[in-house]
Amino acid sequence: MRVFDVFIQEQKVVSCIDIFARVGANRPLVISDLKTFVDGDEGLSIRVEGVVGSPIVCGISIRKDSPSNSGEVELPELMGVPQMQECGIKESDDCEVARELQKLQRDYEFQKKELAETKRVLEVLKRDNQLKSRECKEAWKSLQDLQNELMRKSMHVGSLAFAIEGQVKEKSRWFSSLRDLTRKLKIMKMEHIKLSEDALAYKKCLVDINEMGSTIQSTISHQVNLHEDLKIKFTEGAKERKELYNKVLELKGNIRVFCRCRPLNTEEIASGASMTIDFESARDGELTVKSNGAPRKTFRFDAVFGPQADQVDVFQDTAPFATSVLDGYNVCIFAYGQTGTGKTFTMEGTEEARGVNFRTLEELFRIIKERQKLFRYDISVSVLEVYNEHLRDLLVSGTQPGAAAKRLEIRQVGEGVHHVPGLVEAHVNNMSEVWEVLQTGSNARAVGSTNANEHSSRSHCIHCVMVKGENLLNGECTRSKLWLVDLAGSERVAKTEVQGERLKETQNINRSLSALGDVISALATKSPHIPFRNSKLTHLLQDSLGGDSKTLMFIQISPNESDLSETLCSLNFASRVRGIELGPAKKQLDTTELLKYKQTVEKTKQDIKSKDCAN
Ligand SMILES: Nc1ncnc2c1ncn2[C@@H]1O[C@H](COP(=O)(O)OP(=O)(O)OP(=O)(O)O)[C@@H](O)[C@H]1O
Repeated sequence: MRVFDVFIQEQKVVSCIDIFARVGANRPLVISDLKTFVDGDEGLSIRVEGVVGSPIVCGISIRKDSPSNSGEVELPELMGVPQMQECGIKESDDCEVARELQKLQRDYEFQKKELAETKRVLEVLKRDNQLKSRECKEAWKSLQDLQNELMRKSMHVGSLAFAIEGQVKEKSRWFSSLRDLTRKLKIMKMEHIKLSEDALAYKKCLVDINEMGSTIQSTISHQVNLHEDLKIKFTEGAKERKELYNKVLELKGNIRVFCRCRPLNTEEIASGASMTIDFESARDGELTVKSNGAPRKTFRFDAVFGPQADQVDVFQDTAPFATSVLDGYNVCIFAYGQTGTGKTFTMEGTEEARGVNFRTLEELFRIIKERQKLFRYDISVSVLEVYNEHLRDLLVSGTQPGAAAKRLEIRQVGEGVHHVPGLVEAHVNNMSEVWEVLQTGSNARAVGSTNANEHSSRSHCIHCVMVKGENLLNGECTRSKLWLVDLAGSERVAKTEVQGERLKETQNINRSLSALGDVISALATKSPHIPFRNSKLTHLLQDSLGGDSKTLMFIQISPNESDLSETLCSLNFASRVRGIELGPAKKQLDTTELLKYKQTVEKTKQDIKSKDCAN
């Protein structure tokens, strides 16, 4: 774009000149002193080749080539005319020659004069020439000045042209943006019209929406009132259900006694042991003990579970107590019986056949999940044992059974409120956390003793589940406790014939079991005095025994005839515990009352369900 050739008279006089390299941007380049020959009226042609775009030729100055000399002509020096003698001409010859010579002399004189004249003219001309030369030089100088001026002007014109060109471009850009803007304005105007139409439509819509809003508002307030009504009705219904459910349990008995008889074990079968229990008659809760094949005594229970009954069967009758705990009632579940009759099997069970402890907690969490929209529950668990009338916290690691452990005391902190300061209460949210706590307790019990089985038979193992409930509808709060107690073995002193430390242990066990029997019996007979303070165990459970509280006792027995006296002891204990509450006279009343309440409960359940749906 910036490199080009110049041709004059079709002859390249400038080759590949780089204008930018020479003068830079926007500045004119002067190419001078190019020579050519113009013949006659042939004309002068100047051509630039290789340019791109529209460069400007600011001007062309043409001048005639000046001659190298000033025009003075050098003439040869004139020589003098030769004499006749010198020419070898003889006198004799020649007046002719003399005349010729004279003529030549005259010519010579004449030419000499002419020459002098010419010289003079030449001198004049020379002076004229010098004058003209000077004038010419001055003219040349002013011409050069003019040329420079012209060049400057041209440059100025060039830069002006360049600026104008820029302005023209700018202007065309402006025009095109103006065109764009006009087009956009047109579109915007159209959009504005459309938006105005839309706005109008929306305005109309808004009126409709406002109307709809007020309708919805009134519907909502109506629904809220309805909801509030339903909430009240639901709360009342739930309360009614709770009361009815409790009534049903009360009618069944706040103190209930189940009997569970373990199967004969392999050694007993191998030794051909005979059975002392007649399970045929046990179906209605009556249990007949035979001796040497003949019926000896009959006992009555709320339920009897024979050797065939599995953990699921047993738990079916225990599950309602879980509901009671979440309804805010205290519940105590005990397993009583001599060593090896299955107390731990009933309460703890095995990994394949979980016992009451695990299943009750599982049921608690199931109901909590079921009720989660209406109630919030907070569950914590403590595990402790009573050994030789001392309390030991099994969730505190490193404690030894008995005296070596940190002494725990039972303190009364309010009317009918007892508390064990310092007892660990592990907060649990689900079954896996519960299981971890139960395992920790079991391990601590095993680790703390020299002979785990011996020790576990001689201490009461207690799990306490503390439940804090909050009704999300009316903010009502409940606090209740579920005690799960695997009692120490109920061997008689006479049978074991023990002495020393073991005798003390046995006496302590018997004293506390007897105190428990006394308390439950006093509660069952509604005695004015309940001897809670006679043992650590009853003192500890004081708040959860009697009143609205529910008590369930599993009497564990062995079917082996050789254990007959121990079995009878346990069954007598059961009779004492059952008291008169579920005597034969009451049973008649129970059936009709129960039926009536069962119907009411069913109806209430359906009411609650339909209210739930409505909500
Ligand atoms: N209903 C049952 N079905 C099957 N096995 C049982 C049953 N009850 C007890 N057993 C078995 O009998 C044995 C003794 O049971 P368990 O240890 O529960 O008795 P215990 O009364 O707790 O004894 P201890 O007082 O020594 O703790 C265990 O091996 C247990 O698995």
